[in-house]
Amino acid sequence: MARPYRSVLYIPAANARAMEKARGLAADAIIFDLEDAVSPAEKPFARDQLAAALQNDYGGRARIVRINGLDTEWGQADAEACAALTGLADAVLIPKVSSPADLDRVAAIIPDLPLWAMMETAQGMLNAGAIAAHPRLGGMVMGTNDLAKEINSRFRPDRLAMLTGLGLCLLAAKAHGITIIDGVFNAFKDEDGLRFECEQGRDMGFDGKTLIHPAQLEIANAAFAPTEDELGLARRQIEAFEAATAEGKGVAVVDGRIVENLHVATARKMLEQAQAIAALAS
Ligand SMILES: CC(C)(COP(=O)(O)OP(=O)(O)OC[C@H]1O[C@@H](n2cnc3c(N)ncnc32)[C@H](O)[C@@H]1OP(=O)(O)O)[C@@H](O)C(=O)NCCC(=O)NCCSC(=O)C[C@H](O)C(=O)O
Ligand SMILES: [Mg+2]
Repeated sequence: MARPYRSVLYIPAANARAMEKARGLAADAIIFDLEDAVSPAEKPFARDQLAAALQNDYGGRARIVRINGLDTEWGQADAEACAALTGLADAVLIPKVSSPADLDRVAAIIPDLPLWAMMETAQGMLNAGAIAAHPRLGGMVMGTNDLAKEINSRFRPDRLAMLTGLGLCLLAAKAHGITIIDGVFNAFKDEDGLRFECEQGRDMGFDGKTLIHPAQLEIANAAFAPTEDELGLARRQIEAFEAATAEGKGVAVVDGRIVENLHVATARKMLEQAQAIAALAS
């Protein structure tokens, strides 16, 4: 069963209260952030505090550590600290990945943990296929704030300027069978805006959304989970197709739409996703 990643919550590793609180939050995954959410003065303190926090039980939530880039004064020490986190973290997230060589450099310091890539530079968008093909890569996270800064785009609710980059990274991740998570929605008190972006990302094929505040969890969890109606349809499609196959047919019809073996594969995947979500909640 694939692990769910509907809601992926950033927590500044300098914030002990938030790291403790996250142990009881309904997040599928947590990104413990050493990068942008932590001020330069707090970086070493945050690194030490994170190592202590990860001794705690985070249940089934995936624990992802975002380090500073190796081109910063903190990146090397962050990566070395992560090398000692085998069993305590599930992945290390590298910011501003622009090419596979950026992953190679971190892979040489961290031999065991899966690596994830922040996709947030123009070069990264153009090299998305090669980055996704890296043998150590387990997932991609869209960094839509940095990408907007780099390409000098303006925020629009329909994310017109982001769509090319989102699409390139999405195709790259799917081609290589890795997880891909959509970027954050900054206006954390705007529920309608968040819901719209979650549904847009879900409809594009993203596995979930990165979040910055616990108030965003419920909306993301609902948007990226199959509904009861969708699950009911999936079950009926499987049943109808199996009945059609037993009669020697290759196609069934449900609710006036054809059902072929590829639709059955999608239906089975949806049921598995629902099972994985239920397992995480129990
Ligand atoms: C945005 C915030 C600074 C708001 O914080 P605050 O004013 O403290 O919010 P509240 O008072 O409403 O908080 C209520 C309680 O919830 C806890 N809390 C808040 N945020 C989190 C969190 N992210 N995880 C866990 N718990 C959280 C507070 O501690 C309060 O708890 P309690 O004391 O029990 O009442 C703040 O939400 C925040 O710092 N968010 C994270 C910001 C962040 O991580 N930014 C970096 C990632 S975004 C990014 O870099 C994307 C990418 O790289 C790109 O380029 O796009
Ligand atoms: Mg960023």
